[in-house]
Formats: sequence, C-alpha cells, structure tokens
Amino acid sequence: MLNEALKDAAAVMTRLLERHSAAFSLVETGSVRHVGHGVAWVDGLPNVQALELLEFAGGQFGMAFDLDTDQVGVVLLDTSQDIAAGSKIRRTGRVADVPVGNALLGRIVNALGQPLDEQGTLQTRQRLAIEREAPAILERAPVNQPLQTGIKVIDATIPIGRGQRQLIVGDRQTGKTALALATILNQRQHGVICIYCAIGQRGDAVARVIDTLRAQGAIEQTILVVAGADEPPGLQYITPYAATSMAEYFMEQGRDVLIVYDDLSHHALAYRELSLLLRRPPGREAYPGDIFYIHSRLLERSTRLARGGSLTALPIVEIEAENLAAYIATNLISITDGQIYLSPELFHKGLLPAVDVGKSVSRVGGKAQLPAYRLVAGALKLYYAQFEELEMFARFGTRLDARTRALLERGRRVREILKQHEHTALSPFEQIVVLLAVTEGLFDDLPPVRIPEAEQRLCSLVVRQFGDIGRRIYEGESLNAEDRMAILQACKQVSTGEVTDGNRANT
Ligand SMILES: Nc1ncnc2c1ncn2[C@@H]1O[C@H](COP(=O)(O)OP(=O)(O)OP(=O)(O)O)[C@@H](O)[C@H]1O
Repeated sequence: MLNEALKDAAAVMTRLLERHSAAFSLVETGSVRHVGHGVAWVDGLPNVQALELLEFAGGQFGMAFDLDTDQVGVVLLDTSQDIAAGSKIRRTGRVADVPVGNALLGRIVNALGQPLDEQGTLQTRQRLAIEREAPAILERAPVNQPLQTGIKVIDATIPIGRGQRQLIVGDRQTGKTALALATILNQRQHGVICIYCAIGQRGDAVARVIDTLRAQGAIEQTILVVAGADEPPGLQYITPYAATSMAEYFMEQGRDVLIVYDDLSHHALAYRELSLLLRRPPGREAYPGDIFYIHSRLLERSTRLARGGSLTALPIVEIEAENLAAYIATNLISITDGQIYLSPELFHKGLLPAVDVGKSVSRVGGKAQLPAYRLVAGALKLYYAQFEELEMFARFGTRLDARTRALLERGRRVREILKQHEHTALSPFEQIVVLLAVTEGLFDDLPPVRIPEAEQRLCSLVVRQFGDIGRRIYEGESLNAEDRMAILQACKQVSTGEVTDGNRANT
C-alpha cells in the first residue's frame, strides 16, 4: 500500500519536474549583440530551434534563422526602430505560425495573421505553421478539372486546371496583376476560395486590388495577405509561406483554393537581402545558393488532393527587357506547370490582355479543359499560329494569293475576338460560342471594329436561347452536331444583323 503511494508520488514529482524544465526552457532569454536593417545578432538562447519565433522586450517579433555556435542570426518581423544592442529577447517555444479558418475570409492580414484592416481581432481557434511539408505523391490526384479564368485567350489556348501551378511572367506594367485579379473575380460563381498574397508591392497597387475586389463583390471569398515594399525583408520573405498555410487549411477541408503570389521577384529580392545581411555566401546575381529551393518548396505545396480539395497557384514574376532567360524567371519556369507570357509589345499595341500565345504554355491544363471547349480551341490555336506566321511575311509586301489573304483576314478577326477588357469575364459557354463563330468564318464579312458589338449581341442571345446547352457543356458534355448547328445558325443571324440584342430584328 505504502509502496503504491510512494510510486504515485514519484510519478507526480517526475511530471512536475518535466513541466517545470519545459517551462524553464521556454523562458530562455538572450540579448542583442548588434542589430542591422532587417536582422539582429543575438547572444544566449543555446537551445533555440531553427525558425523559432522570438520576442523582443518591446513586443517585436523575430525568427531564428542562422544558428551559429556562439550567436543566433535573427530575422526581424517588425521594424528595428526600438531594438538596440543589449535589448532582451526571449524564446516563444513555437515556430512561426498563422491563424487559419473561415474568419479570415474577407480580411486583410500580414504574414503573422495580424489584421491590417479596421475589422477588429480575428476570431479563429486554429493555427498552422507557416512552413509545412508538401502533400506526398500518393496523396495527390491528377489535374483534370478546369479552373475557369473567364479570359478567352487563357481558357482557350493556355487552360489552367485546379491544382496546377501556372506562372504569369512579363515586364513591368504589362497587366500581370490585372490577369490574376480577373481570375480571382471569376471565381465568385465557381465557389473557389481565393488568396491574394502581395509581396513588396507599392501601397497604391495593393489598394487598387482591394478596391476592385470590394467593388466587384469578391472580397468575401478572398483573403489578402500583404507585406508592402516598406515592410522588413523578413516579413516579406515569410508572407507567401504564411498565405499558403491559410490556403492549405481550406484545401484540407476539401475546398478548391486559388492563390496568387504577386510577385516572387520581390520575394527573391527580400531573401537575397536577408541572406547578404546574414553574410551567407552569395551565388549567381548575388542570390544565395538555395534560391531555387525556397521557391520550389513553396510551389510544391500547390496540388490537387486525391481525397478532394485543391490549391491552384498563380505565381507572378517580373522580368526586365523581355528577358525570359533571367535567373529567377527560368527557375520558376522550370518549377511550374506552364507560363503565361505577357508581351510589352502587344500591350502597347492595345491588344489586351497582352498574352503572347506563342511563348505561353500550359503543360497540364489541356487535360482539364471542358470537352466541348477542346474542339473549338484546337481550331483556334491552328488559325492563330498560321496567322502569326503569315502576318510576318505579309509585312515584307509579298503579293498574296486569295487563300492567304482570307487566312490573314480570319486571323485578324481571331485576334480581335481574343481582346478582352479587364473586368469582363465570359462563361465557358459564351466563350465556346464566340470562338466557334469566328473560327467557322461567320464573322469574316464583319469589319474588325464591329466584332466587339457582334460578340456582345451573340452572348446575350445564346444565354437567352440556349441556356440548356450551356448547362450540359458545363457538366462535361461535348457539343453534339444538332446543338452545333443551332448555335451556328444563331451566329449567322447575329453576323448578318438579322438579330440585335438577342431579339429578332424588325425586318
Ligand atoms: N485587359 C485589360 N484591359 C484594360 N486595361 C488593362 C487590361 N490589363 C491591364 N490593364 C491595365 O494596364 C495597367 C497595368 O496593369 P497591371 O498593374 O496589372 O500590370 P502589372 O504588370 O501587374 O504592373 P506592375 O509591373 O506595376 O506590377 C493597369 O492600369 C490596368 O488597368
């Protein structure tokens, strides 16, 4: 009896001692040896873990990055203003993590999950580490469901599937953000949750995105994770990882999620700055040796899960002077499943969105395209490729035969129909009908300037008359001969002016 009681007492004592020693290690403190822009070197903290969150005496946060034998390199996640040599710093015992959950929808937060909007504190119960392992191969499913962008040139020629990683690449001011934003806006009716992650962007650019999301009623299903250009490089560096953890929460609940990283060039610059400040050896273009790894580790987390749920990533990268072979851009091109290249030349010609179809590719999206779309898209790509080649020859003033002239004329109309204003998304059915009309030559007699008007009339007509075909197409049916005939007939009526605004004209 006494033995039993002694054993119990010993067990209680052991538990108390364990708890006490754990608590003791949590309050391990150190002091700042010296502090620079974005980083600090700290003495003490012998048991600190890599990526552990550390708290300075003034309440600022940092993250243990370089663990040397005699000091710790800490990346600052707040401004360094009130941190000086001698400042105290303590371990928190947890790696950097963020709140996750439905409460984040419609909110603007930073990489630590702190609200940046005026809607008060976040009511979330769960947190996830910002650095998480990507799903294993066996947990993944093939990408075979479309993610509709509503943009004709993308959905037709460079389709994106749910779970795909598609790079948006281009010089500055070529419409990269506009393209990603249009994709987010188009998810309103498809129930896809969106995360817009701004890294190193100017405040006015982010404000424009927020305003557009609000004005178009898409903010409620979007989370904005923002680290502006004036934030410490450490905070900019962890922002995409934090945003991905917030996205993974929804993916693991079986939801489809879209994440936009705007942009990874600024992310790479922030990491280079941190690495140079921490005196890590510089490599090509002064980037550290693991620059490829930081991006592949991030994008590996986007996938489609076999048990349901997907995370589609649209990373954006900015290049200079159309140099697609730039270091960070080529790294990202090799990591992702395709790229959308935005050309400054097309942008300046007013061919918006300025997607250069020849330099863009989607390595998996074709399998995800709706079956009805595949037939139309094939013909469209062929016309466009032939047209671009012929247009080059035509510039030399070569005399052209009638067939070539006809191909050129059709190509001009195809190009006209692929123009699209930034906030005018088309449903898959509308896109199929419009593209069918142009590839079948039903707009050949219309002057190109009248094509946008004909397109509008056609869209309102088919939605009104053929809603049922649209529904079937969306459910995965191909376009049968009868439906195709009916649609072509309607197209013919619109192009000849027989039908206006979806109604038969008074003839
Ligand atoms: N399809 C479009 N229709 C009309 N305007 C467009 C279209 N696409 C982009 N724009 C306009 O072009 C301008 C540049 O677009 P955006 O800011 O998206 O480019 P960016 O490449 O992201 O720029 P930055 O390099 O500064 O990040 C914006 O004013 C935008 O409204």
